[in-house]
Amino acid sequence: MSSVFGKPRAGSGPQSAPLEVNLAILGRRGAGKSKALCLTQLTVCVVEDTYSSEETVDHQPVHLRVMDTADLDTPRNCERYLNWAHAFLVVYSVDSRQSFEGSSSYLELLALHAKETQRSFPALLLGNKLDMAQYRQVTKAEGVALAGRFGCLFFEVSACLDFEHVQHVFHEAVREARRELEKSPLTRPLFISEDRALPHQAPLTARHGLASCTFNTLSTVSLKEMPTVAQAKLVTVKSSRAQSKRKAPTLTLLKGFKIF
Ligand SMILES: Nc1nc2c(ncn2[C@@H]2O[C@H](COP(=O)(O)OP(=O)(O)OP(=O)(O)O)[C@@H](O)[C@H]2O)c(=O)[nH]1
Repeated sequence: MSSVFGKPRAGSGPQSAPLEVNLAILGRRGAGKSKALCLTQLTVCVVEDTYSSEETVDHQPVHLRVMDTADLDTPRNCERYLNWAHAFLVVYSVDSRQSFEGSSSYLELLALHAKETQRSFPALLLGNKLDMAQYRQVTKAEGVALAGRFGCLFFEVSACLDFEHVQHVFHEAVREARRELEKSPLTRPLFISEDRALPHQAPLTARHGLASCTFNTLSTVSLKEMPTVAQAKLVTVKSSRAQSKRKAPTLTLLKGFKIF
């Protein structure tokens, strides 16, 4: 018997595969999503804006995949992460009220999605740029209140300065996802690719009137299983976001790996 995240579990020997956790990072642009990614030592850009990292959480191996989303001002093409993630990290910047308001839209979107699918999806609210506290536009109490409204964990961090705290947040996200997976294991998460029509999806906006979320019509996408890391390394990054990030000094990866 071995333990998974500190809990003894029958039938899982030392050879058991690491827990697979998909985490989507949401938030308005400039909130520091990519910076937070960088500092958690996510090492390989697997495909487009999805990164992969082997983590150890509570002495147990975890294969963590993180999608660094790139919405402009409001949630867009939400299905691609709603259908994929086990947990969500909603990031705002403490020196930007706009980004805080944006994070509230994301939490509303997640609440709608949970209602619609009758599942709960762990979300963590992260106030970033704590080192800019002298320019605060959002108080800690407001962050706590928003997180309380949606029943999610709340943290304030500086992605720039506090690597360990950011890593702690990611590990908390893994723990939350693990709890949810233990309650109701999902089938393997799906990955949206761009080649075939997806017949059964109707826009969530239409059903809920969420004007702020522009959904992909999905006329040219299909759901596929997420590629394994080994396969995915062969995928050429075509995303403008990942490529533009190559120019950003903040995305110099810490372990000597490159985005490719
Ligand atoms: N002072 C400070 N700056 C930060 C911090 N995190 C990120 N930044 C800066 O904020 C800017 C935006 O950071 P990104 O990580 O690109 O933000 P993003 O949310 O990924 O933004 P988009 O790529 O536009 O979606 C960059 O100049 C970062 O260096 C932080 O903790 N403190």
